[in-house]
Amino acid sequence: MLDTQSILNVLRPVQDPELQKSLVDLNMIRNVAVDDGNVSFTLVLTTPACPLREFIVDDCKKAVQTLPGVETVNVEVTAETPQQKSLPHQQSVAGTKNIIAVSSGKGGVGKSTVAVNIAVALAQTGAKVGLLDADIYGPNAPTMLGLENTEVQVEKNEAGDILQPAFNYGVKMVSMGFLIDPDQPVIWRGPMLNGIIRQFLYQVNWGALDYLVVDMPPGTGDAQLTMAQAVPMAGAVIVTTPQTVSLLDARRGLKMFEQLGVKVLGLVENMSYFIPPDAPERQYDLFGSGGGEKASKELQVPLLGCIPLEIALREGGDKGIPIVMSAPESASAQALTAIAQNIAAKVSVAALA
Ligand SMILES: Nc1ncnc2c1ncn2[C@@H]1O[C@H](COP(=O)(O)OP(=O)(O)OP(=O)(O)O)[C@@H](O)[C@H]1O
Repeated sequence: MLDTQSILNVLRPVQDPELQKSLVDLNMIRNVAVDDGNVSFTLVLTTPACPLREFIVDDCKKAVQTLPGVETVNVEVTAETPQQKSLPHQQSVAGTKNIIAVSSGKGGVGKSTVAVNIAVALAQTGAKVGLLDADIYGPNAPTMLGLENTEVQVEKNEAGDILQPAFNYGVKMVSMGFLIDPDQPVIWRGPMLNGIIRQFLYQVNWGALDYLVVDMPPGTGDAQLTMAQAVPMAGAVIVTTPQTVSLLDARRGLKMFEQLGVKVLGLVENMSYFIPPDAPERQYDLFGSGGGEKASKELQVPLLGCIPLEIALREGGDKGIPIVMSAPESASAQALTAIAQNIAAKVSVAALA
């Protein structure tokens, strides 16, 4: 007999491939309805950016279709991103479920480019996303997100001054660039960092966010310390390039996060190879190859993906249209989207562990 229970029974062995647990036991199958031979249910994923969405839907359909009498299977897919756990001394950001730090051992490796495109790629999946640009050395996220010269609005309420984030491409953003004088030397900006980071975490009207992506200053300094101590972090992503020096810096960054008790979600290798615009079928390993993969093995952290060096990626940044928006089919956009999905999947696994 075809009823809710028989559907749940046949779905019980189907597992979430990341969590390796039954979808039914994880309460990811809801609203099961049977109308003659027509079966429908809701699949509630742990992130709207689930990279295995199609695969899981397919597994569910196949399982249900083994039951006699089933004619159609209709799966509605939604997502509920789990909330990151926090330690007793930490103060979470109200409404924000997961904070992801994008970091690099040294400047100029493409950290901001990665942070901005990951934020937009996550928003494209329907996730609620914020971007906190904490880079005092080069606060260039506003330019990359098409929000240059934005003036942040300040509102007063009982908690004090509350900043309204800027908004573009589905991403809410605040930046050091909105508050600091770009002509002021970094040595004077540095001491303000701790205070501004706290303000950007707790005195911004972020609203409800699945992911708050933080573009960290490069290196291993006060910003990392402030973040790790103040808020629960879902994890850190370390951006590197294939050169040995950059990989050595990445190693230092990784050790620092580990010492601060922040999970390193993985490495991103940027500028992995060059794709000439006039011969896109070719690839040139300008900085050597396999460095990121080797480092990920040695350091025992996942390699989240490799992004090619592509002129369109830089142009997108300069024009304020991230490549995942302007040319989603390009090799770098595809790599960035896959990296965003990978990160989201790992964050959910960590939150539910
Ligand atoms: N894969 C890539 N292909 C082409 N250009 C890239 C790529 N990655 C980054 N760039 C360009 O390199 C420059 C530096 O990138 P970005 O500002 O993201 O680096 P960063 O590590 O954040 O630097 P900083 O530490 O100064 O903030 C930018 O002009 C960016 O557009």
